[in-house]
Amino acid sequence: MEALFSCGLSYYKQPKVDVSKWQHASKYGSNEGFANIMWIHSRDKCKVGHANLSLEVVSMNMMATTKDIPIMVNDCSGKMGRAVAEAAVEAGLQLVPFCLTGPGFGGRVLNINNVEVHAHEASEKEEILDKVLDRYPDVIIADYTLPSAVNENAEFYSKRGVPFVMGTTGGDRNRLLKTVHDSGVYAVIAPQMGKQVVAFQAAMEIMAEQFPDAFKGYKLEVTESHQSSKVDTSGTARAVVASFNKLGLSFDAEQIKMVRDPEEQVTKMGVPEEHLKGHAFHTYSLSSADGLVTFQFQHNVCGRSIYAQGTVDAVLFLSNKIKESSEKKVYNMVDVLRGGSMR
Ligand SMILES: NC(=O)C1=CN([C@@H]2O[C@H](COP(=O)(O)OP(=O)(O)OC[C@H]3O[C@@H](n4cnc5c(N)ncnc54)[C@H](OP(=O)(O)O)[C@@H]3O)[C@@H](O)[C@H]2O)C=CC1
Ligand SMILES: O=C(O)C1=N[C@H](C(=O)O)C[C@H](O)C1
Repeated sequence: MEALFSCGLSYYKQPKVDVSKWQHASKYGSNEGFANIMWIHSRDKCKVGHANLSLEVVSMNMMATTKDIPIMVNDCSGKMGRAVAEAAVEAGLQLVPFCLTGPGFGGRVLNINNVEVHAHEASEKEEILDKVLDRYPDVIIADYTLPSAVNENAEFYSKRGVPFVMGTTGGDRNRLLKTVHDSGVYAVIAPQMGKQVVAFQAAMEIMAEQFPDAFKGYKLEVTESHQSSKVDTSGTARAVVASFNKLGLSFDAEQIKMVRDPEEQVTKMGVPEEHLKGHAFHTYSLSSADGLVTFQFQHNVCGRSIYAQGTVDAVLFLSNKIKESSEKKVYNMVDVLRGGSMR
């Protein structure tokens, strides 16, 4: 059995390393942050200079390098789509030079870190995906479109058997999950890709699971502020509210207060002016019935970098699950975080 190990030192620079027991040893210019990736027997030890490193198996299967993973980003002309496409190129993934875009905007060519991406309208989606699958059979799609497109897009990817990461929020989430489970396609679906916010979400889920009704009788107020172009209520806030419900708080997601007015965002929410076009400020305030005890949880994100990075992590995670032929096929970002896949 061969196993994949990562090692922070290059054996090429360490002539004392005994590689005689290694079945294969190869060096890649890796983009995963590993200095080297080497194939060795699982029982072996890596002796580097004066240090004896017992290496831990990180995967019993062949792990692809990032450049082997083609990613198609729909829609590269959207704010998140562009951020994800740029992060993917920076991480060394192979950006597919086609994307699906909204009505009226087909025919454009977008330059993403020197990759020319041709945008096509949904009416051409079948032919475009034929072309993509022909050239990039291992493609993984990242979807950042609009709540109105979520279900149709997921049904399309599922029908064509293409694995995908669904970062788009809104739409009919139950229908989305049913579509994916019924089709047997691999997918990561999450309204929130930012590692630290995902960790917060996981902490709330754990608290709710271990201490159900701990906040029974408390009052909850939820406020979320986003760029004025955001059409839906925050999917993250909705997910966190579900944990608060299990903690005993009676609160309907429709009660979430959406702030989309730039003036209010600057004066009341403290959003820096330079981030009015890209921010996500969430505040969850809890108070006891008599008002004597209060709690407040807050996560304020400026820009889109943490979501773009998290999406790349999700693509790498999904690629490994596919290579392992994992029985579980549908994941969320808490699974990705738990899997140790977030950089
Ligand atoms: N999971 C996460 O961590 C995050 C999720 N999001 C979510 O991502 C989504 C996109 O956000 P954002 O990038 O800011 O929005 P944008 O409006 O900037 O981008 C959406 C893009 O999708 C295009 N589009 C619309 N319909 C289709 C379709 N059927 N097929 C392909 N493309 C289509 C739009 O085109 P047109 O302009 O022509 O309509 C637009 O270019 C939202 O749901 C948001 O909540 C955002 C940040 C983080
Ligand atoms: O539209 C956004 O910008 C964001 N959408 C996600 C959500 O709806 O929760 C995640 C983050 O808030 C940014």
